[in-house]
Amino acid sequence: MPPSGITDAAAKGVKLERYASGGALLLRRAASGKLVSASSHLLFRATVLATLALVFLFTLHYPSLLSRSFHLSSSASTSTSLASSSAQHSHRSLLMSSSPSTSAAGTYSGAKWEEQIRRSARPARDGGISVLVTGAAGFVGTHCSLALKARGDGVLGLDNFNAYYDPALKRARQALLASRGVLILDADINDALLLAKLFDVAAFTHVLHLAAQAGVRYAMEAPQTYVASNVAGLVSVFEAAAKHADPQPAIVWASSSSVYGLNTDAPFSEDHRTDRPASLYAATKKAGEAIAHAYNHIYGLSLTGLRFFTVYGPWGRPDMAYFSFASAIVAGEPITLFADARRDFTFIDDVVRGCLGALDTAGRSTGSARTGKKTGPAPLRVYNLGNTSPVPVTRMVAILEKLLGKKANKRVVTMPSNGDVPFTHANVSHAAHDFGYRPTTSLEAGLRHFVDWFVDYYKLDVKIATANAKPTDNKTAKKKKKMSASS
Ligand SMILES: O=C(O)[C@H]1O[C@H](OP(=O)(O)OP(=O)(O)OC[C@H]2O[C@@H](n3ccc(=O)[nH]c3=O)[C@H](O)[C@@H]2O)[C@H](O)[C@@H](O)[C@H]1O
Repeated sequence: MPPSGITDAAAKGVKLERYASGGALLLRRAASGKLVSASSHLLFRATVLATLALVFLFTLHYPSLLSRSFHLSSSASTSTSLASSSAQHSHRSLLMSSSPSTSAAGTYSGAKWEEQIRRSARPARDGGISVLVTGAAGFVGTHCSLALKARGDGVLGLDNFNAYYDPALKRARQALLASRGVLILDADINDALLLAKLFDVAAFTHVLHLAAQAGVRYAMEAPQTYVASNVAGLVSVFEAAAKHADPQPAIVWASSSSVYGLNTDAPFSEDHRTDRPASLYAATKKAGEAIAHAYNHIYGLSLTGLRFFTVYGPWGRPDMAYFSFASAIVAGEPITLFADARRDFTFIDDVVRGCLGALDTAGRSTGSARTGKKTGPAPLRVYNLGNTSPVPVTRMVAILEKLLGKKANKRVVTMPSNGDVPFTHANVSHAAHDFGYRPTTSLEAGLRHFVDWFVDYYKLDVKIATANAKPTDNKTAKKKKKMSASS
């Protein structure tokens, strides 16, 4: 029996002959009155030729797509899975958090680049961990990266530097981290090709996954970005860790206090209901917790979700109320307060201690990227990281007024139906028990640290008040300089 290739070639030859003689054949058929049948054959052949021409043109115009899949599938250890990643690329690109049209894997390559990655990720102490921090140029990501590096752990950062809030602030955080030896790559968590490559280059023991679309109310304006970052992006990170890292890292990731939604039992405990989200943001974080369950169950990933409670502090997020209110007070602009809102404001240093405690106690993943199987159950955990003492938002504003020495121009309105919840209040007994989490910073002390940084960073002409000083009124305040960004 001839090899199937020969049979195929013979069949193709016959077909080609038929195509070549097709024109003459059709003419004869037309002459014999079979016009309808001949037309349909002609149409079919024209379609085949047009398709071939289109494929040819596409190949000429998009050689990068072909070369990328060739380049990646030539990588010995990850060839099969990366080839399938490549096939899925066009689907993913629709959901990219910052809509990059190509993978950064092409930009980031070469022996020098790999050495930079390994240097940043390498622990400087015996027993140190190696952590891939996503969202490393974000607020919590920056602080955690600094703390990990300071105690001798290896850190490699990833951030897409999107414009949800001032990217210059993110670049300033990146520069700060660079000065401490932490490299942050400009890349998106939905870039599966790059994630796979990173797990190939460096042996991360842990992932601290903090990249996300934050902000409760903004979800009404840009719903798809929440799905892209908090759902698709989370899956992208879990996929890469499950299928491209050997051994698999343990993952600690940012969930949110907002998952408690319309829960009225207080303080919020991890045992309470979380099936009534009040915002799409909360729903995507809740979805993340369900997704974590599936990846833990199937792939044996060690997964810890941390429910952060309104984290604030130096190098914070300008979109959050304490930050935007401080800016508005300095600028003499009005602020809108939602009546009766209370938050369990949690200072960044306390949250960082919680994140490091969660990393240190994460336990191992039990799956294997090589076999695709797990050897046993892996840890699946979720913790509240709050301050345990809710404070009215009006009180937060009063503290800012005092520190900045200036009265706010307040407008109090009924809380709009925008996904907000009236109050949050954390019970942190699980985190206290499992890794000694004990928040110690009062809102007064924490906001003072924030205002110190805020005034210094933006080079404001503001004399920070001592504890007993009284704020000035708006008329005096208008004489003060407006805020100006330093970067
Ligand atoms: O714990 C979380 O999981 C979330 O915390 C944070 O959400 P929130 O607690 O809503 O913080 P933030 O916007 O600072 O509003 C604070 C307070 O000011 C009130 N608020 C807000 C705006 C305004 O104009 N007026 C007002 O009164 C408002 O009603 C609220 O009571 C993160 O942004 C979010 O990404 C997520 O991490």
